[in-house]
Amino acid sequence: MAIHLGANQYGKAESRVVRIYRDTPRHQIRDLNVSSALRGRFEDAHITGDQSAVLPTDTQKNTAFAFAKEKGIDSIEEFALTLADHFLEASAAADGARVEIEEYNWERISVDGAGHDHSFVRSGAGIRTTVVNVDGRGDDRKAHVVSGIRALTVLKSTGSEFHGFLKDKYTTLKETDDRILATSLVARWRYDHTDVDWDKSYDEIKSLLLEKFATIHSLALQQTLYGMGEAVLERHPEVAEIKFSAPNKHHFLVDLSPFEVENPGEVFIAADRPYGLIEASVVRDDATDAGSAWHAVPGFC
Ligand SMILES: O=c1[nH]c(=O)c2[nH]c(=O)[nH]c2[nH]1
Repeated sequence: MAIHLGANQYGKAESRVVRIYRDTPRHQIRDLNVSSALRGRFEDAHITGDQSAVLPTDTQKNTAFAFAKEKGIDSIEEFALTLADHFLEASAAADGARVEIEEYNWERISVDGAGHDHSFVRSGAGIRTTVVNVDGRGDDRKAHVVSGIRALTVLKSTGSEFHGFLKDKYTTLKETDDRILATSLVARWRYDHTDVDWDKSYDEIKSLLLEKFATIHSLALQQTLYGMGEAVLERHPEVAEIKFSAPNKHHFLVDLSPFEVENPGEVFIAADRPYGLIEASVVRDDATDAGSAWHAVPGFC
């Protein structure tokens, strides 16, 4: 029986790195969740048990915390690229490194109309994400950045229709020209290169996604997502492609007729499951090769 080691990677998942900048009384906070993974020539670690090529996951975790102080945290993309390059320098057996970061938002607590110096409240719609993959070193180095946002929960109370769909003997869904459309959006976009003003690009893409969700008259969640993706590619040349995963958070009109109460689109039950799950990519025809950019799903390699 012939057996071999298949794809593998290893690293430290979910180091919660909180960096306070306290050079002045007005503190700043960056709150990250950092995961790193190395891939490469790690056969011995698995097959013979020889760990001489293995930079421990504990060291990877320590590096994330040490770099938060030594290098500081500018954007999560910059921080992830710095960590990935470092791990490839530190580990000769590694051919590639993946660093995934989520950032949680804090805003200053308002006291007497002014933001407090050192007290914060968790805030913000959506969680900013990035997944950086670096393959190789020196002249052979290729860096891929896939950034995004998740848990961007949005709802429009009208301006959404769903009709004209295929019907068979199991179809009971009624056609509608006025429904609630709601989702908790995950969007990830792949940058074409790394010469990017990361914060500006993120802020603008997030605003654009929200604006388009609001203003596109929806004939289906699919059409809304395509319109959102199209707008991002039209306005952001630095983005090669964008992918969405959008649970259709169904809101069903409650039948109040047993109580002789009319319900003209006013009272809904928010169902949590099952939900439609709509996934789509919007891609430039001449997009650069994705390489290992989407080598990004935690738990699978
Ligand atoms: O926007 C939608 N897309 C679908 O594919 C679908 N299917 C469904 O039952 N409701 C909806 N809504």
